[in-house]
Amino acid sequence: MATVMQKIKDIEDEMARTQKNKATAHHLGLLKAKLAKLRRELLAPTSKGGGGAGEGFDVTKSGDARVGLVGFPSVGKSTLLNKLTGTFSEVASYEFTTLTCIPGVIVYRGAKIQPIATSSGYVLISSTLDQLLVCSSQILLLDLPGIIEGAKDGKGRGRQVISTARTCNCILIVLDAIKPITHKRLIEKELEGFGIRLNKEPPNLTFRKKDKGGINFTSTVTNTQLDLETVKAICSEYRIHNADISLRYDATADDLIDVIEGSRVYMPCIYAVNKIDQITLEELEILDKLPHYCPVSAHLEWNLDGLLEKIWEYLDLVRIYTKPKGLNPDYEDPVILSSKRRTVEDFCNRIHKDMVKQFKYALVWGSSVKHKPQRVGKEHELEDEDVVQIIKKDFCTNIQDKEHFGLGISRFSSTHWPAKSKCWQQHITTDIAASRYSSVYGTHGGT
Ligand SMILES: Nc1nc2c(ncn2[C@@H]2O[C@H](COP(=O)(O)OP(=O)(O)OP(=O)(O)O)[C@@H](O)[C@H]2O)c(=O)[nH]1
Ligand SMILES: [K+]
Ligand SMILES: [Mg+2]
Repeated sequence: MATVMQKIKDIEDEMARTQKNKATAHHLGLLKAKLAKLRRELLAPTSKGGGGAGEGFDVTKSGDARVGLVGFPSVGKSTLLNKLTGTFSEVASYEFTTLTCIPGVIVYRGAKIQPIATSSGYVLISSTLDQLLVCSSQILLLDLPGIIEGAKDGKGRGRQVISTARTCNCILIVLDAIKPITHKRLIEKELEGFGIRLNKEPPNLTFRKKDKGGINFTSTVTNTQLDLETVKAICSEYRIHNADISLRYDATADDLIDVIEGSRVYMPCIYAVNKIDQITLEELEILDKLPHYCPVSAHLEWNLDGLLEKIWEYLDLVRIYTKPKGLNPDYEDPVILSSKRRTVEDFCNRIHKDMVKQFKYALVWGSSVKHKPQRVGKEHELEDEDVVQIIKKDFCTNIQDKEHFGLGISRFSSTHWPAKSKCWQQHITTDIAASRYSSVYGTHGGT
């Protein structure tokens, strides 16, 4: 019996042989659905053919966000980790130097760093990174082993690498400026094969299964990619014979399969083109214009500031400042939320999982509200740089607790955190939320 991998290869070959036109569209759609199903089988932990789970590396969950370095061997991933975080990961000229996941912490203030113009139009970072130490967003950068083509199908440690990448908030695809541009597409294919969608919004289409009535396919726009026959072919592959499908944009067969399959992750991605010290200025100018590209030289520390800024921009994080009653907001140490999950409830959960149970209301200052301050509930969506004070339900008997809870949150003091000058050199071993909680409740005997 053919193995799953052989079946995948056969389908890929057949797709390559098949001419793309109107007459073959539904057949190609069917093949794509078959392929998606086989890949899922291969990657599922329970599958027989998969030979083990798509388990990632065991990495600490700490940090405000995590960014994964993915690329072919020897493109300079470890050099980048070393320069951006000060964490040591071995660098060498031979391939597969890195064999496991090495995390390092970028401490970023999230404010714009003034770029220093140089003759080539690029930015030179200071050799000490001291200028970044006034900040407090903790971004976990993950150095990963190099992947090779076929990783998604189980070659090398690739599956572990891609599984870990799936848990990230942003991916840095590291490319070597002097290697063929085709490498970019190969890495993308590996990630896509594992259900990771780069710089893409989830498909804006509705898919609703029903009990009878056949396949009903409607579209509010003229669509060039999908016709009823193709939609039916794809659905039949999933044994779906009754469903309403409506498109609000020119969706592809792959988009429809993504919606039916589910479990896709949509992630921002930056292409860090490394080793630009090896190319000409003309080549550099071309690279610099490409969307989502960030040319750097990790070795010579060129444009690392630019890369950090882009990472911050792509992570799309919001900073929320806490304000203890009667005191000024703590601007040094914001709570960092994803712009996709930024309600007052998300804010509470960042501090402690039980905080929301004691939540009465919040006072908010900033661009998300009209009045200063404004009383809001836990569904309220916060904006970048809002100031929040949480008021808890009045249930405490201990007067000290009562005062403490009533006063809103005080943030952890420097005694709970390593000196800022050390921050960026350390792996985070403590969970940030836990350390915040212990400082909020710890001395008052909270549970
Ligand atoms: N010229 C140049 N060489 C670089 C640059 N960055 C890294 N290198 C060199 O590229 C080689 C590979 O660097 P690594 O950081 O080990 O690459 P890697 O991607 O981590 O490699 P693996 O762990 O084996 O996958 C080393 O010899 C580095 O010195 C750069 O910006 N310019
Ligand atoms: K290497
Ligand atoms: Mg390495």
